[in-house]
Amino acid sequence: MTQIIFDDVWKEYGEHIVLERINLTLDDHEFLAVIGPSGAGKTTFLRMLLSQEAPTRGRILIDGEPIAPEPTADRGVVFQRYSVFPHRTVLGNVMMGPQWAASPLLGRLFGARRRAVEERAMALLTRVGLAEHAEKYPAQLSGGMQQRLALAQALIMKPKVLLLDEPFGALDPGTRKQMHELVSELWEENAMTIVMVTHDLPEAFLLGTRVIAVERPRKDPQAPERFGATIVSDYETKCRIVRDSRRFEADRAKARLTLVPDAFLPADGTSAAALVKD
Ligand SMILES: Nc1ncnc2c1ncn2[C@@H]1O[C@H](COP(=O)(O)OP(=O)(O)OP(=O)(O)O)[C@@H](O)[C@H]1O
Repeated sequence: MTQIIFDDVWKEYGEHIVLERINLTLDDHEFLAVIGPSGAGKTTFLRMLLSQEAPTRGRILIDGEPIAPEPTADRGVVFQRYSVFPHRTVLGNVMMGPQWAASPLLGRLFGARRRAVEERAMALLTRVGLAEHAEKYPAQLSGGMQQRLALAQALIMKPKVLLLDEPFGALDPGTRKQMHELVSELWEENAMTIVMVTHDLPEAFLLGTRVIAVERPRKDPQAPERFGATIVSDYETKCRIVRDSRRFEADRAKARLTLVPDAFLPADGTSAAALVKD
């Protein structure tokens, strides 16, 4: 169970107000997509959730407690690129987090403990389709494979919150589609909340259970840094409608029912549709 609250959060760099009045309550197992124009502060929002930045004002609470001041293992992150360590093998990359967590001085485990971590890492690599590439180095992988590795690397720490910063931005459309499916499945399978920044509107509505748009509602042409961006739209209901209609479509396809427009015409002449068996 993970609930995240932004309570009147502001982020300023000197005179520059980047974000202001951010108020948001995220329920358990939410998939939040954050959209907005370039420079609106989306990455800053994510960095505050990672504790790489602290709010200038306001509070962020995770499960009722103030967010830890330092990054912790229960918050994982995947960036658009370079999340993985180039000099470690694929397997080594996935094993690294648990090894450092269990052995903070050496970053290495031995014997049965090492084998247990290796087994978990291999299971995850199988899950993301990289088992046969375990001994390769990241440079030998395609962009999509590197992102699958980055996901496995984050997931092995069993994060309560997974932060995704434009994770599919550098991928071609086919690979992107595969990654959408994988991330959706991983989100369903794991008890975690996802917060994803994206520039891609269809992607936001495809994956998100909630989509928020962040933008500057007030602009001062003389002093553009005087006002920060805030949440200007919250598409929670729209997401539910999109999700329900997708579920309806899936159920309809499963039951082999076809939607036929104008299958019968009501007496008042209005158009209608009916579901008929294939
Ligand atoms: N450490 C920092 N010091 C000063 N200003 C910063 C710092 N980090 C971010 N900013 C400023 O905050 C603003 C928002 O940056 P941010 O990267 O969060 O935007 P974004 O919405 O993620 O942009 P994009 O979509 O282009 O990635 C920018 O004007 C940026 O210059």
